[in-house]
Amino acid sequence: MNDIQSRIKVLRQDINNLNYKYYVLDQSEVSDYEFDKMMEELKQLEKDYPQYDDPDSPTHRVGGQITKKFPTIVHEKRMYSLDNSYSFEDIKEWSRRVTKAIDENVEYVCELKYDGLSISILYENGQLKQAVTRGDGIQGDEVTANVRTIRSVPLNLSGKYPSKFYIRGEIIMPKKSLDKLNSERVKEGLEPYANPRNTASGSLKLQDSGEVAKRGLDCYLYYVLTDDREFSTQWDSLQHAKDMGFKVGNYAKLCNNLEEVNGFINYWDTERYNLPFEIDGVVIKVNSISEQEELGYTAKSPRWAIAYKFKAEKVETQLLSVDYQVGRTGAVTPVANLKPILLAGTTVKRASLHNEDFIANLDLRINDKVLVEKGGEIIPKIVDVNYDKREPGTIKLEFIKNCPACGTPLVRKKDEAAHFCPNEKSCPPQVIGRLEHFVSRKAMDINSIGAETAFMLYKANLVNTISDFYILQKEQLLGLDRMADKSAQNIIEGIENSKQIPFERVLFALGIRHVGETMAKKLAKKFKNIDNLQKASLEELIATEDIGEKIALSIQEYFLKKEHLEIIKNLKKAGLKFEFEETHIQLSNLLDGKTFLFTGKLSVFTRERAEEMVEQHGGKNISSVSKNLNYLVVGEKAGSKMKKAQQLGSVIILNEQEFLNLLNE
Ligand SMILES: NC(=O)c1ccc[n+]([C@@H]2O[C@H](COP(=O)([O-])OP(=O)(O)OC[C@H]3O[C@@H](n4cnc5c(N)ncnc54)[C@H](O)[C@@H]3O)[C@@H](O)[C@H]2O)c1
Ligand SMILES: [Zn+2]
Repeated sequence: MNDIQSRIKVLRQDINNLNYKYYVLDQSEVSDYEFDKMMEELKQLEKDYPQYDDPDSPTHRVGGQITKKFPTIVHEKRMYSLDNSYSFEDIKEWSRRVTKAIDENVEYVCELKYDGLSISILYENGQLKQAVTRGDGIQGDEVTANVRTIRSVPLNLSGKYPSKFYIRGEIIMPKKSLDKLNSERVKEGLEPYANPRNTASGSLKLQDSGEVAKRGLDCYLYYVLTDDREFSTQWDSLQHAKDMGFKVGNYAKLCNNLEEVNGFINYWDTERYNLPFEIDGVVIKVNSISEQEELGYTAKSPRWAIAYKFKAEKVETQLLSVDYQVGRTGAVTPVANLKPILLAGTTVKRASLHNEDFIANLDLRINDKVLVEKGGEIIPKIVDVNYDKREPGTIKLEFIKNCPACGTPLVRKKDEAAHFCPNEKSCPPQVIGRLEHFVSRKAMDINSIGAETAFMLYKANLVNTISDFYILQKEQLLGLDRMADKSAQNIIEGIENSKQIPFERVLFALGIRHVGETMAKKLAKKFKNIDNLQKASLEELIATEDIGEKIALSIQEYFLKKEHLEIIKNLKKAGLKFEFEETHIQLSNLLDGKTFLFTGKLSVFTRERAEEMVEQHGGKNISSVSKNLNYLVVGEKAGSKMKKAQQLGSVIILNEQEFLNLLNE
C-alpha cells in the first residue's frame, strides 16, 4: 500500500468512527470544522486519485445510521445530506455550476441551517401518521411517539392540505431548554451538556416519551414532499407549510443574486447569537422546483442546494494556571484554567491542553493571552497565543514529573504523546475511574451504583477491583454510613442483574486501553469469546475491521498482566458473560424464506448493510448462484454471476432501488 492509499484508509476509518459516535452515540470528539476538514481532504484525494475512489467511502454516503432502538422504516423517498463549505468562493463556484446547467437567471432561497437532526413526518388526511429520523438516508428510526410530544408539530392540520405528504425539517433543542436541562443536571452532580445538536438527538431517541416531552424540543420545517403540490417554488412551499400550521420561522429570504446571498450570510454570522436556538450556517437552495428536478442529486446530496457553515467563534482570554487530571487509564491530561469569558453563548473557564507536545508547540506560559475556540464536546480548546501581549520575564511551562494524585514518577512511552502514571494498582483516580467505568450505563449499566457510591465503596475498602463488586454482601453495605436497607438491596440486585449483560459490553467494561464501545463490539463478534481474544496473535487482531496496531498491542498488553487474568477469572466465576451471542433484530418477515446474493459495485448501500437488511426482514444470504437462489441484486459492472443467473432463468434479477422497493411493500 502506498502513502496515498494509507492516508485514504486512515481518513476513511477516522471519519467512519466519528460518524458512528456522532450519529449513534450523539457525541462529538472533534469540532465540526475539524471533521469537515478531514472530509475535504479525503474528497480531494479521491478526486486526484480516482483509482482509489470507492462508492463505500464516507464522502459518498449520508453519514447517519439507524440505532436499532426503534422500529426501522425504509424511506419512501431518500433523505439526503447537504454539501457544505466554509468559504464564499465555494458558494460562487456552486452557483456557477447551477447557472451553467440551468442556463437562466436563478433565484435562491436562503434559510437558516438549524443545528439539530433531520426528521421526516408523514401526514395522511391531515393527521400525523409517522415520524422517522434520517438514519443512513435509506432507512431511519421510527420515533413517532416522541415527535408527537413536540408542541410545535401539529397533530391535526388546518386549511388545505394534500391527502398524503411528507414534510421534513429539523428537530432542535432551543437554548432555553438546554439551559433548563443543564441546571437540573448540575443540581444532580452531572456534567452539563454542551452541544445542542447532540442533546437534541439524544433526547429524541430516549425510549420514554414522557421524558422526551420534558426536554422542551422544538421543530422547524423546511421541505414539503408530495405528488400533488400546489406550489412550484421552495419559497411558496414554505408559505404553504405555514398555512397548514407548521412552524417555519420568518428567517428565510428570497434572493435574486449572489450579493444578496452574501448579505444574508454576513447578517446571520453575527446575528445568530441573538436567536433562541443555535444554527451552524445558512442553506442556499435553488428556488424553482422544476430547476431542482433538473439539477438532481449526487449519491449524498442535492445539487440544487449547498450549506455555508460558520466557523467556530474564537475569543481571547488569559491563562491563569494549569491543572493535571489523571484518568482511569492513568493518562495525565493538562487542563488550563482561564479567566472566565463568554464564548458562543456560554461562559468558558477551562480548556484542554492535551499533552506536553501541545504545550511546547504553543510555547505556552502562565498569564499568556490565548485564543479559545469551542470544539466538539464540553471543553473548549486553546488554538493560539497572542505573543505580542506576552509579559516579559515569563518562563516556559514545565510538564509535571510526578503523578498529582499518588506521587509516582510519570512515564511517557516511546511514540506516544501522553504521560502515564504507572501505579495502576493503587493510584486513586485510576482505581476509582475503572470502577466508575465498569458500572456506567454503556458498560455494565448498574444504575444503583453511581460515581458517588463507587467512591464510597472504594473508601470503605469494600471494592478495589471490578470483580470485588460480585462478592459484596448486603450486610457489608448496611454497615456503611447513611446506607438504607432499600438502597443496599438495590445495589445487590443491580449487581446481580448485570450478570445478564452481553459479552461485548463486559469486554468494554473491562476498560482495556483504546478498546471503546465500538471496538469491543467488533472484537466480540469476531473472536466470539474471551479465551480466543486472549490467544489472538497480533496479526489476527490487526485483521479485525478498524483495529490498528496501537489497539492490538494494547489488547495484548492487557492480557499479559497477572492481575487482569485474576479479575477475569473471578468475573467468570461470578457468572458474567464471556461468550458472544448472536442477536438478530427482526424488523419484518417480508423476505421470509427468500435467498439473496449481491454482486457488482453497489452504490446505494454497502454489501454488509444490504446483507444485514436481508436478515432483518427474514431473508437469507447465500454465496453463489444456483437453483436455490431467489434474488440476485446487481450493482454496477456485474459480471459472471449475473450471466449465470440469466442462464438459469429462475433467478429474479434486481437493481438496488428495486431491492429497496421490495422492503417498502
Ligand atoms: N464533530 C464530529 O465528530 C462530527 C461527526 C459527524 C458529522 N459531523 C457534522 O455533521 C455534518 C454532517 O452531517 P449531515 O450529513 O447531517 O450534514 P449537515 O448537518 O452538514 O447538513 C445537512 C442537514 O442539514 C439540516 N438542515 C438544517 N437546516 C436546514 C434547512 N433549512 N434546509 C435543509 N436542511 C437543513 C438537515 O437535517 C440536513 O440533513 C458534518 O459536516 C459535520 O459538520 C460532525
Ligand atoms: Zn498516580
